[in-house]
Amino acid sequence: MVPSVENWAAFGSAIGCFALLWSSLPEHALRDARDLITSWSPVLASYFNPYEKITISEYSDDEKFRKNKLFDVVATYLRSKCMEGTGKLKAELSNEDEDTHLSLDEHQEVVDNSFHGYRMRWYLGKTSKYSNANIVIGNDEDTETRHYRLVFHKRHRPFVLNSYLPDIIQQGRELIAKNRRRRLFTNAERGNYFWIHIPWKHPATFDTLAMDPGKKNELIEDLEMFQKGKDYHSRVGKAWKRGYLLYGPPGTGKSSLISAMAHFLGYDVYDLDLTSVTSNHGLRKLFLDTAEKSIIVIEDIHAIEDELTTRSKRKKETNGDELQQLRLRYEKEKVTLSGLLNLIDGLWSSFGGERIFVLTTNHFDRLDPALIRQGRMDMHIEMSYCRFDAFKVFAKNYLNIDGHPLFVEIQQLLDGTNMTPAEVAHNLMPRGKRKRNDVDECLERLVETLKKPNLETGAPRKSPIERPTRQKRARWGNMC
Ligand SMILES: Nc1ncnc2c1ncn2[C@@H]1O[C@H](COP(=O)(O)OP(=O)(O)OP(=O)(O)O)[C@@H](O)[C@H]1O
Repeated sequence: MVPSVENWAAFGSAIGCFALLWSSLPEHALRDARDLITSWSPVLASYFNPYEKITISEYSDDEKFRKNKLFDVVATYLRSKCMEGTGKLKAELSNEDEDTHLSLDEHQEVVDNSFHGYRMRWYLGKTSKYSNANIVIGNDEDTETRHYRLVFHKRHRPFVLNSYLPDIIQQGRELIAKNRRRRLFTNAERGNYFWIHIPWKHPATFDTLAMDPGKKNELIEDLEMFQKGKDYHSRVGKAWKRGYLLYGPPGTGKSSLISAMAHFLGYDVYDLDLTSVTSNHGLRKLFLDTAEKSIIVIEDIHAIEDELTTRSKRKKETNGDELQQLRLRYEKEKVTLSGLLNLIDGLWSSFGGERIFVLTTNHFDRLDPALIRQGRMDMHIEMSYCRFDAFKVFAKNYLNIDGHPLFVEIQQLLDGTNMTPAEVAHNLMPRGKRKRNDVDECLERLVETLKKPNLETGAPRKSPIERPTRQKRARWGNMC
């Protein structure tokens, strides 16, 4: 219905009367009327507007320089889920993994439909970082900050607060952990002990690892159980940690396995150089400084153990004179095997959750029983010479083949020979520029090498795999 001229005239005169009345009000009445309207306006607005908003700013409100972690979590979630159908995207090269990342461009909206048909509208906006500040230093770019705004219908409020937000935060966090570039830490000392790190670039994963398939699957399942075991560990009152002892000759893939574990779990690796730590106190500090979701590695534990045992023997041999007392005091400060074990398994082992210890050795038989007693290292993993199953992984990865007429001969040779995976890998690498017949050439070279005596020892490749003897197994219990 079109309003008539009379209606418009009546409406105009009503407005005129209201304006006249308003201007004739005394100052205090004007103020009261203004306050009344201001206090009622949100109520009126919310009555007529069925939507609610949640804003997630890029920077914390209290500390303008501290990034709000939730902003990145939401950005990561949205990047993974709902970029389809969005008109304007932004591309950038990530510092973390140097991959191109697409994200929502400013002032763009995206709808997340992935939760049982609920329509969750996200908008990326920009505001001034110093909107409340009096003095602004720097150019405009520096002073602007972004925010995500979630818009949803009022009736979906319980769903958003109780299900949607917690769920997307968890998904976003998991994605960040998965995509995060792993770091390799090593300990250093300058008056005090601390960790320094570089990006973890070891490329070995479980796919590239040549290892008995049964053992590999068992380990993967064990790692999966560990990762999901937070509730289990707190229920049974155990520190959330796990210990693996990797043993086997050099070049059988112990370091490669650690890399595969780190990639699989998404953990950082702390490579502890125990020889440069001179006190139990320092060792404790280093352990306490490691982050959750990490693998703490102590390589060649047999050598370190020899050193620690010698130190403690020296300690016992000292007699009472003053010089000896001084030495004793000094020695007391030093790292001891029991100090180390206490951190792995004793009172101090609960210094933080979700940590994995990996000890490696080329000489299982030289380890102190205290170090490998039942329950201390949860799994003992033998990294052995290359057998046919492991060779097939190399053939696939290095030569991209699943079969070849030489496979039968190679299987026989590998079964009767002790060649390390490192040597097999070395032989399967194409040499020179020639590309044709690389496969034949590599396999023939491998066969030739397998028939030759061991390069290092000169002995025919027949020696038995280094295994603990039966007596030693009995001494260590049925751990292996
Ligand atoms: N099981 C394996 N699977 C895949 N590659 C392997 C394996 N074992 C060895 N290699 C190859 O040999 C190289 C050396 O192996 P790695 O350093 O993992 O052995 P290691 O047992 O840790 O040796 P060390 O005891 O001397 O430290 C690796 O870079 C990899 O190319």
